[in-house]
Amino acid sequence: MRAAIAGASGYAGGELLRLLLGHPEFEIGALTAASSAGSRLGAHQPHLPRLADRVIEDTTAEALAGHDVVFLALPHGHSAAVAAELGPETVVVDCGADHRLADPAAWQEFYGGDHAGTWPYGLPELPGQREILAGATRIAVPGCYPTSVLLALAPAFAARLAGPDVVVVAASGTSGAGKSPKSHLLGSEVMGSVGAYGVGGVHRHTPEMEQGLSAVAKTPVRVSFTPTLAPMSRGILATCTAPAAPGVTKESLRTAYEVALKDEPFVNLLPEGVWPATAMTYGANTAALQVTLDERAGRVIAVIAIDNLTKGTAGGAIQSVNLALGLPEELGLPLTGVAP
Ligand SMILES: NC(=O)C1=CN([C@@H]2O[C@H](COP(=O)(O)OP(=O)(O)OC[C@H]3O[C@@H](n4cnc5c(N)ncnc54)[C@H](OP(=O)(O)O)[C@@H]3O)[C@@H](O)[C@H]2O)C=CC1
Ligand SMILES: CC(=O)N[C@@H](CCC(=O)OP(=O)(O)O)C(=O)O
Repeated sequence: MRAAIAGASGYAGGELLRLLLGHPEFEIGALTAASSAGSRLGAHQPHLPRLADRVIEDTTAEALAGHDVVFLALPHGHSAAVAAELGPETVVVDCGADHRLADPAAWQEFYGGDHAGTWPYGLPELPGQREILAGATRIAVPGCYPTSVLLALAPAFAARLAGPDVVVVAASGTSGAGKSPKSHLLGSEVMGSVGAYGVGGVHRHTPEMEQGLSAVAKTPVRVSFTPTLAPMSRGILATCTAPAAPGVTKESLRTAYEVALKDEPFVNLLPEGVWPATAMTYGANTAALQVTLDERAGRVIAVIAIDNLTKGTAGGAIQSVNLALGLPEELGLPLTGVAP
């Protein structure tokens, strides 16, 4: 299979290429971007020496034509026009937000502009989603924060152990914001400090979390989400809480998660008493998850760590593509992290 990567000079593009180089079914075709077109990949992704001499092209339909799979790792709003020029025989994977939301009003409120449409959502661990992704030719890769929150709370909502008022506080590494220069990402702003941003129900991942959790719960779920920026390059640690349903105990909660996750290759329910840390998932397509009941507050507490660029973007994208193409879901994806 030949795969093209649009946005090859960016963080998501670089992680897609790192993983595809280790995938036995893929060869790497066109590499495209915008301002870096005409330069060699080695100038932008020096950690990928096997591709260092490849020349980046402009992102055009001609450059992306003739591939089995096209990964779009472009800024929001740029995917729909490119995808429209690619035929239905090509599997098109949008790592951006353009095709994640089903509700045009939510798109309008949080992103603005015209809604591009809705594609099958690339989170195979959600109930029924593997069947939807099998044979799909268009895939919307979830946002990195929604990936963490949906993985953390879906088992509780599927088992009806949690109520619909969710609170999430999550820390992300700076690569979540992409590679283009931004003053709040300067080393002098980020090093030695953790700060909140997007506070007060305004972060654009909020409706995506509500969409996914409401579908699992089969009732509307509200999410109050506060992101924070942490002085690390990769990783998300999300603490997700929801009211415990009447009668829930620590034991019933643990059992529900064990049952829900026993066959999940990438979601690791940690041994009791071990709490997730981002380092556990560095460079791996895994999630490290722990759950308990706060008996005093009557709330389910799920804490999850992922690598935002791996399970949170590129690894999750390839996992969904494996399913779409009828390949083993785990093919080419790292199941183990790096420690210490
Ligand atoms: N970083 C993360 O953790 C996650 C990112 N995503 C999504 O993945 C997408 C890419 O993000 P990320 O890699 O972080 O961003 P970067 O800023 O690191 O990279 C953006 C890439 O898009 C290219 N590009 C920019 N504008 C255009 C354009 N008009 N036409 C064609 N190419 C263009 C850039 O090329 P050039 O360098 O030549 O300008 C670059 O290759 C975004 O939609 C993001 O939301 C999703 C989940 C997590
Ligand atoms: C640290 C940081 O800035 N993170 C980004 C989210 C990155 C991501 O997954 O989002 P999209 O694919 O939806 O862009 C943010 O909060 O906007």
